[in-house]
Amino acid sequence: MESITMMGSPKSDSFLPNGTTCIKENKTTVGILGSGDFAKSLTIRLIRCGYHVVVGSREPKCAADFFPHVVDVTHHEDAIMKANIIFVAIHREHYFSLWDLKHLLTGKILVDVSNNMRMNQYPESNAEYLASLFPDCYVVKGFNVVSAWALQLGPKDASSHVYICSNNVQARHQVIELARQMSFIPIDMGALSSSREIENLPLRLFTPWKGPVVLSISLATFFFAYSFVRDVIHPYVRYQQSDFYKIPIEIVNKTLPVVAITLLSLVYLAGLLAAAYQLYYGTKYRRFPPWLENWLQCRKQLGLLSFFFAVVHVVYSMCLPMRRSERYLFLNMAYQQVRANIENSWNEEEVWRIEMYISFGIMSLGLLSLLAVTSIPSVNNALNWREFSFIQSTLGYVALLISTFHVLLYGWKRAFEEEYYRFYTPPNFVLALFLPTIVILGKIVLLCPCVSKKLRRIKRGWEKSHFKEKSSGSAAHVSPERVTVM
Ligand SMILES: NC(=O)C1=CN([C@@H]2O[C@H](COP(=O)(O)OP(=O)(O)OC[C@H]3O[C@@H](n4cnc5c(N)ncnc54)[C@H](OP(=O)(O)O)[C@@H]3O)[C@@H](O)[C@H]2O)C=CC1
Ligand SMILES: [Fe+3]
Repeated sequence: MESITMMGSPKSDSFLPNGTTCIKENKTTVGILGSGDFAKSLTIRLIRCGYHVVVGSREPKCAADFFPHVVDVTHHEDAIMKANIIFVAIHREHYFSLWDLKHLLTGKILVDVSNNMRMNQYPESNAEYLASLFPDCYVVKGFNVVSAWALQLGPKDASSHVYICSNNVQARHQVIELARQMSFIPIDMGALSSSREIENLPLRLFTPWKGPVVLSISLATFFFAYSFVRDVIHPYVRYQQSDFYKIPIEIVNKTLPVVAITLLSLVYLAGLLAAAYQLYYGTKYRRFPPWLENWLQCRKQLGLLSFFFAVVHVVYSMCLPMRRSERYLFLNMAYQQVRANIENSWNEEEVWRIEMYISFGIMSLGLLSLLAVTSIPSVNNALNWREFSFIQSTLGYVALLISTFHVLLYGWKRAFEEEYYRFYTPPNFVLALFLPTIVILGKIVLLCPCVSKKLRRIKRGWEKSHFKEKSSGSAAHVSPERVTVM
């Protein structure tokens, strides 16, 4: 690890506090048990923020070479006695080695920074295990989401969140304050029972993205296979026409917009179903079924994936004229025109259709970009609820509508008149229109005065059934986002 090489040099003044912003007058002593990568990086961060650090090691003489000279590197016993807040920077498997120091640790704040190799590796979290070993200490979980490398970089790079929890409120607040002094953004996670969740955080691998990514890949595979069979295999079998050259660009570029518009429709379909559910039960205080709840929660990811497919589709489309096949087809067409003695092949209807088609495509990409930008947390935070809902909901529907027209104009006539009847199977673009049409019709129904009035009353929570549900004890709080974004 790079942090080791940086730390591996002998004592040097470069480790001395270099910031002027967080230097403290009265130096508080913070203890660290262990002298590994994390301990070294943590030490640098602490001394830069004006703390005095005492490191407890099994071999202090050897360990001292790797720490700045202002750091007191000593035995575990000595380090524990000198500090009140002690970071346990050793792996869980070695916690037991501190057992003999139990009497010295009484009343101290032990900060558990450990991580595991796998999610839910042990029956109890590391912090809970530490607390069970030392019941007379105040165990606080925290800082495990920060890597040793990030600790060394300091706050210049980007302030990171640290999640902190403990059963002792005072101890928790002291560590939260310490995190703040170190230029982290502390998040109070309450009691120590949250430690399992905090320990699982660094082990997550794009968890909220899994479902949407799997769905996108499945949709892309399906539409690609469908187009391939319809546009390449079928003509080959039927007319011995070799269109295999279409695979890398044309077939891919037919797949991309269909996936993009289907994903965008799915974003809004979830909101429509949620509204239908609330209308049906006449209340917003009833939990959505788990599948709908999960679907609602991954709308952001679905929207961003839709944006991704749309952008790639635009790049592919812009590169279409570069192809050699396009040039040959163009020359052949020109030659046939000459042979047919057609001087002017201008087709007013065709020209208008393509102009509108491209214009709608650009507009929908613009709107999708706006939706994507406003989903960035810092931009999102700068908007109030109404502004956010206007962009994500109203403009989102406009984007869906314009994209639907874009797809419709593409396939208009050509697909219906030629391809559809030629192969007796709907081309990709007809399948692409299925979900957006349902969503747009659903939205129109919701905009009907009688339906929207009822929905507004439900959203305000003043429907009669709300009281019925509450008194029967089955009420469940529904976050406003779920009912508003549609
Ligand atoms: N490295 C990182 O980026 C991060 C690490 N963490 C957590 O920080 C903790 C330390 O990690 P890291 O510094 O990388 O690990 P290292 O292996 O680099 O260091 C662990 C330290 O524990 C001590 N130790 C080793 N064996 C024993 C033993 N048998 N008994 C007692 N002490 C022992 C050693 O210190 P000595 O020889 O001085 O006693 C050693 O330096 C872990 O719990 C890890 O999950 C959390 C977030 C990020
Ligand atoms: Fe397109």
